[in-house]
Amino acid sequence: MKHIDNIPSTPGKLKEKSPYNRLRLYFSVAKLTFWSFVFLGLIFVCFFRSPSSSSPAGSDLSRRSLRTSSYDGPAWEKRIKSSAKVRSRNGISVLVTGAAGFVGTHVSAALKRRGDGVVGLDNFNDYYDPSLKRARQSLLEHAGVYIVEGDINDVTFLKKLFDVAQFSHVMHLAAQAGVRYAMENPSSYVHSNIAGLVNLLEVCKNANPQPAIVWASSSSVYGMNIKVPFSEMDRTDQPASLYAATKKAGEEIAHTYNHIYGLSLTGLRFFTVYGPWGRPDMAYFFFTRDILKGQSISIFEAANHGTVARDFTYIDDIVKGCLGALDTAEESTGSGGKKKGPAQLRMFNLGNTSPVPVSDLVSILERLLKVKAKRSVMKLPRNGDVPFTHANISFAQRELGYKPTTDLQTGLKKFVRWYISYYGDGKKSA
Ligand SMILES: O=C(O)[C@H]1O[C@H](OP(=O)(O)OP(=O)(O)OC[C@H]2O[C@@H](n3ccc(=O)[nH]c3=O)[C@H](O)[C@@H]2O)[C@H](O)[C@@H](O)[C@@H]1O
Repeated sequence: MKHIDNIPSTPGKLKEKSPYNRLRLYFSVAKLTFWSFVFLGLIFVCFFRSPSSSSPAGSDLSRRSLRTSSYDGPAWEKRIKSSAKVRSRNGISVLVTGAAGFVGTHVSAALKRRGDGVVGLDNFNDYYDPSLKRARQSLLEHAGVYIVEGDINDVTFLKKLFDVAQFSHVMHLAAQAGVRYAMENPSSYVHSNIAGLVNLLEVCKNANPQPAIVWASSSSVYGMNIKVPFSEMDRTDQPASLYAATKKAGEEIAHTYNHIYGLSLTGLRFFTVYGPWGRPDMAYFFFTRDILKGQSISIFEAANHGTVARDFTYIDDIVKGCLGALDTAEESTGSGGKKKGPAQLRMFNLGNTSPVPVSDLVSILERLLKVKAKRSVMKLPRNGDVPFTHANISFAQRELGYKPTTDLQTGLKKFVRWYISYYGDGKKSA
């Protein structure tokens, strides 16, 4: 027996024969019992707190979204069904994510106006003043569009929505927007633009019938490209910001879900959309606020005093492009999570094809506001901004009948009129 005792229990270790062995065994058993309880406790907490044990987003993200989701009950279901109801011949039933956002509000209202069924979804996060999102929500409520409060990262909640209403289409506009904020809060971009997109596509792929999906990409995917105008055929592998990188990732993810599951997917690359009810984090918006308040504004310039320009696109033109994309979207081909045949996969530029230098945008605002701006010219910061954007829209023109008609002067006039009616003469903070 002696030789057995001398055999190492694990290679390189000899069994110890010491008077402390029994004591050590006692402590080991106590430790094991303690950690078993901790482990069981954790399993208990995860199992009962997580909204979906199958959530691919991870428990932390799911918990965050659970807090923002409010659902269930017959009254809730009734509101969804009524809002989703198609009221015109050949109408469609659309789930609009990010419905309390700038583009989401305008698209939802336009769909409702022509008799489509529309249910909105928004988590009302505080990236910018949520009271503006609430005001847009009231606007839509008056138009008969119900916005459900919830998060695209909450899989259980999304499944529930699809159980209550059958959506023929999803207009996916919920996202973490803004180019410069990506350096401050990078994880919010991954959370919304990548994890959120995957969750939504997972639920869509399992829905019966699968909806056709139209979603917002961005002109920023063209990144450091210098060939203009930007065409859908150009390379998009040099993003200048994490925001752009997450939108580019979204385009690749769309390809995968189309390829494996037969989801019909149309991505729209928006070019600096502006207009009434816009986003306060965008330059035209906070320039207006600061000019009215007599505060100085920073106008960026490129290297060697080069002009920084954008293909600013008016919201009504963008809405027409979104509706055109929804109307020409073919049905998804999968069912029960399985592809039955090849499905449509598209990508379009939605721009204005008429870039305007940022300094000219400021001159137009000065004329409309009748206030001279306090301009300070700054070198374009290296935080993700690109010097210019310019869309080639011939593909969207041919396939969607997309034809922008609003120039920057006309569009800003409408924006300024709205801004003053909403915030007053500038004394109330935007
Ligand atoms: O179309 C797009 O792809 C993107 O358009 C905007 O991004 P951006 O074009 O950078 O719009 P703004 O942030 O409003 O900037 C407009 C122009 O003003 C310039 N700018 C911005 C801020 C500032 O203080 N000064 C200044 O000159 C920027 O460099 C840019 O040329 C949106 O914020 C993105 O969410 C969207 O995806």
